[in-house]
Amino acid sequence: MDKKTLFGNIQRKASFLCVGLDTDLAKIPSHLLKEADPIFAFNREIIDKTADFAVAYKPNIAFYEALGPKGWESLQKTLEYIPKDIFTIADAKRGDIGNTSKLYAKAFFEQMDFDSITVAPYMGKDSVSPFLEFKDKWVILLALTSNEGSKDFQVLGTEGGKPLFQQVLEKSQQWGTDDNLMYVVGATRGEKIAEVRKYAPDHFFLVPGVGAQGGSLEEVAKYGMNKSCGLLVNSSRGIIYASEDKDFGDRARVEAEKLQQEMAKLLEQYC
Ligand SMILES: O=C(O)c1cc(=O)[nH]c(=O)n1[C@@H]1O[C@H](COP(=O)(O)O)[C@@H](O)[C@H]1O
Repeated sequence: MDKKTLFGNIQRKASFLCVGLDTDLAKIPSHLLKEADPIFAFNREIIDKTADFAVAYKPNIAFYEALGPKGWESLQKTLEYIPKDIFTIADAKRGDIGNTSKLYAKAFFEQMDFDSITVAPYMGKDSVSPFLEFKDKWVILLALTSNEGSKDFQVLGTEGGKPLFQQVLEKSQQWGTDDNLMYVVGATRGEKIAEVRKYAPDHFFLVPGVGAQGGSLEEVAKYGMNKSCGLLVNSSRGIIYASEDKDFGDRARVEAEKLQQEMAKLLEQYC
């Protein structure tokens, strides 16, 4: 999916919501456990109930990998079930020496047909570039993440005093364009999002951290939105575990619609 199509979808749905499919056997309603594939049964219901309000889905690969071959099967079925006009993110946080990254890219872009993958930048250009060689596919590079540990390295000064996340943003723009490269910027970073936006004015940001991690959607839009929206805001637990009972699909829909309504207003205000 290209950037123009993604922005078109955002305008059509008045939403920049990404629903995170962090599907955990220990958390899904117990009545689903008797299904042949409980993870897929859960995801199917979540997708059915939230697709009107979502422009992206982000399965976090760890939740599927942890279940072995069955988990990969659930992931594949989930990916195939997601409506084709909705952007898909493999949240795999991969990245290795060039020839290995190439195989990670093949796994997520050819074996599975994800639109994008999250990649860790730590190993540099040859670890990121193989993902960028796939036509119509996106790399979503970790820049300034939402977690506490983001302070350990990402904000430290490098040569010339630039914080590491700034180096990541500036350097990586020599490898990809705003039509195949996005950045992860945590919603919990508040005003810092404005600083990140300064270094990457045209790129899309994947912004996790609203909902369960407490980030503010209003602040994200205020500091991060650009003329093509430029934001995919993810919520996982806040939507998919709004209820741990039989009404989980309906409750997920309510939470997704709430976010979409807020997003519609923010799009009018800032985009
Ligand atoms: O790359 C990510 O998606 C990610 C980056 C980041 O900085 N923080 C972060 O929480 N995430 C992911 O975003 C999701 C957040 O989930 P909730 O906190 O439940 O909404 C999880 O799948 C995390 O792995």
